[in-house]
Amino acid sequence: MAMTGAKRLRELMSKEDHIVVAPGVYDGLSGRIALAAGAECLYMVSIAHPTSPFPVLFFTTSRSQTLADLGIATLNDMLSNASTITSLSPSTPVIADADTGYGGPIMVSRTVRQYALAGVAALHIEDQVQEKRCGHLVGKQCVSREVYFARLRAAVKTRDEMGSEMMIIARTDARADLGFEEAVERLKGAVECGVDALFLEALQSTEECEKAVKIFAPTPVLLNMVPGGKTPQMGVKQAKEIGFKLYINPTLGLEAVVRPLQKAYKMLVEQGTDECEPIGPKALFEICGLNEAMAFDESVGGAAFGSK
Ligand SMILES: C[C@](O)(C(=O)O)[C@H](CC(=O)O)C(=O)O
Repeated sequence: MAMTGAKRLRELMSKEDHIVVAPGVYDGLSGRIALAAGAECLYMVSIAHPTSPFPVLFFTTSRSQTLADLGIATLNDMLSNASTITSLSPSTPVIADADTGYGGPIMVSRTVRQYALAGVAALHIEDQVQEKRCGHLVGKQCVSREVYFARLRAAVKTRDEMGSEMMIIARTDARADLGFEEAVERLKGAVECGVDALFLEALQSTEECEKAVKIFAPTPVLLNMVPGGKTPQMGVKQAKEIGFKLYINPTLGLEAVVRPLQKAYKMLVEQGTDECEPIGPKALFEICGLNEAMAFDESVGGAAFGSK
């Protein structure tokens, strides 16, 4: 069995002068494309997988509908997607959003257990209320420090009792309505709860980014670079210079596909044609592991796919 994603992530993060870059993926196909591009780590954006026939509100995945980031996703929705993504390359770390942990400490514990069993390398738990929303929307509400710390202690205790190497990242959303100082106090408390890394959501300036990294050193700090979000746009080079150890761009995959899809579907519906530069079925399936599957079949004496 190859090295686990969790072990690999710990190794990558312990490297001096290195920042772990995790492009956001939202399903198996986007995960495969990120891996083929050479990503050393993946970030699973929070999406919902409802099986009900209600209308799509926002993002879409290959297998199911996806809903807006409003705390609609349940543990099972997230877990199913995480398992799909971790199974693509078990030794490549996957950092997965675990929102609020989906309930009180007992539920947080269940979430941590299930994510670790699914091969997730790191997850983050935040201090928003259950009816949460994307950290880059306005009107967020946070639970008390006590409730937040109980979530984090539940996460750390469960991870430790399992003997898992999965990293627990504490996220706070307090910056928006409670202020930078409160966010800092919350993350200081999070360190005392035994978390491995920190995520101060929606930092509002480069100065805040620099301050956060300095204040929490040597605890590693994650930068959430959301295109069009509240944090000033910065690339990996600048984030690394500031001292961040993790760089996620959660919606990059979605940003890359939504507009081209809108355009392509609209053109077929309205004009009865399309302008796509075809990749072709073979090359499309190659992205999805066609050659590996055929080679495997042949290697064990399967006769069906010997001729390409
Ligand atoms: C990181 C995040 O929680 C996510 O859903 O992946 C979001 C990203 C987004 O919706 O832009 C966030 O709250 O920052």
